Parts: sequence; structure tokens; C-alpha cells
Amino acid sequence: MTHTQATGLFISFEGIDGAGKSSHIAALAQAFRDAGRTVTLTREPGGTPLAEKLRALLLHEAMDPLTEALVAFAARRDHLVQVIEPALARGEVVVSDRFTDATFAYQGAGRGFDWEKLQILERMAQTGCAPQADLMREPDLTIWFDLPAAVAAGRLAGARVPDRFEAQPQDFFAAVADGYARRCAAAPQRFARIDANCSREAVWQQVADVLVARGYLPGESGAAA
Ligand SMILES: Nc1ncnc2c1ncn2[C@@H]1O[C@H](COP(=O)(O)OP(=O)(O)O)[C@@H](O)[C@H]1O
Ligand SMILES: Cc1cn([C@H]2C[C@H](O)[C@@H](COP(=O)(O)OP(=O)(O)O)O2)c(=O)[nH]c1=O
Repeated sequence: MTHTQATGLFISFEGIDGAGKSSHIAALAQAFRDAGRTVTLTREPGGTPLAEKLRALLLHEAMDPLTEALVAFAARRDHLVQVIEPALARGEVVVSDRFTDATFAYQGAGRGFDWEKLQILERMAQTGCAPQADLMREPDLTIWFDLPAAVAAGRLAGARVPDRFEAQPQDFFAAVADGYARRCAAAPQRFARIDANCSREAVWQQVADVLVARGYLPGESGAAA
């Protein structure tokens, strides 16, 4: 029997709270399944039993900025070792609701934690788990939902009980959005910026176009989210 091993693909979704990622993540996972791929759908912080415990701490317990960054990266390390690397090794598509760019955007730009120290933690946490010993694992593609903080605040008003981050003022999210823009500028080949300030259908069209343009999905992929 011949056996074609698909190449693993790692995609992250990013954006400030309320940017509108959720329904499109599910739609993209379905589009990949329709194309015959096995999908691991996951999220950060979280994705493993340990990392979900760390998520609860991060979202609900007060802590100093270094502790916050360390908790985010501890959760990420466990997620990489337990879930992401094994799925990529099986040739699956891993779709994660947030990854390391969120730590730079929220703990770095939002909280003001030192960017260079985050880069050191990034290297420590994301190296030594892939089969290539010196590879720092990063997403192959990061789909960034760019939305003005004021628009996101309007969408979220009354929509759900806010966690420790969602309860922050609009200025915090404007800073977080700047953090995403900085990460995008530093790795333009990895990032796809989506204009999230339009209808769900128009947002989905942009997402689908990016996936098709990069050759990750066949043309005419998937229904609208
Ligand atoms: N394109 C859109 N236009 C208007 N409202 C939207 C759009 N996309 C999502 N929403 C609404 O905005 C809120 C936040 O969306 P959600 O997908 O939960 O954001 P995220 O997962 O990025 O935090 C939800 O109430 C959702 O129904
Ligand atoms: C991954 C990550 C998330 N966060 C924040 C961003 C979000 O406000 C929150 C996770 O929320 P999110 O995944 O958007 O979940 P929900 O849609 O259920 O609110 O954690 C960090 O502060 N640092 C990180 O490294």
C-alpha cells in the first residue's frame, strides 16, 4: 500500500478581544476537513489539561508582569510538547486560537513587559520540541484580525462576562493592537493581516483568499462562516 504523508501545517489566529476570530476558526477547520485533512483545533492559553489550569490562573488571578509572561510560556511549552508537535508530526493541520504573538501583544505592548525578555522566553519555550533540535517552532501562517479597539469594545459590550483582560480599558486594547502591528512588521511573510472591520462574509472571504493564495486550500474552499 502506498502511503502519502501530508506535511504538517501550523496556523494561528490573533487579534484583540472582540475582533471576531471565533466563527472563522471553526469555518477554516471545516474547510480543511472538506479538503481531506485531519485538523487539530486548539487554543492558547490552554490546549492541554495542565495548560488549561494555567489559563484559568492567567485569566483570573492577579500577578506581576514577569509571572504573567512565565505562566503564558509555561502553558505554551506544555501545549507544544503534548499537542502541537505530535499533531504536526502526524501531518495534521493545527489551528490555534492565539499563540506567541498574543504574549507580545498583551504582556508586552499591553502590560509594558520588556520585548527583548519576551524574545528570550520565546526562544527557550519554543526550541527543543520539534524533531529539528535547533528549530524554534512558530506558526507557518498567522491570521491577524485587525480591528480598531473602539469597534471591538462596541461588539463586546454586554456580550459576555469579561475576564481580567477583557475588563481592561480601551487604551489597553489600542496598545495590544499596536503590539500585533509590531509583530506583523517584524515577520511580514508569516502574517496575513485581515481587515476585520467589515461583515462576517467579507472577513471570511479575506481568510479564504489568503489560504488559497498560499496554496494551503484549493480554490472555492468552504462556506461562509
Ligand atoms: N464581522 C462582524 N461584524 C459584527 N460583529 C461581529 C463580527 N464578527 C463577530 N462579531 C461579533 O462580535 C463579538 C466578538 O466576536 P468573537 O468571534 O467572539 O471575537 P474573538 O473570538 O475575536 O474575541 C461577538 O458578539 C460576535 O457575534
Ligand atoms: C495566548 C495569550 C492570551 N492572552 C489573553 C488574551 C485574551 O484576553 C485571553 C484569552 O482569551 P481568548 O482566547 O480570546 O478567549 P475568550 O474568547 O474565551 O475570551 O488571554 C494573554 O494575555 N497572553 C497570551 O499569551
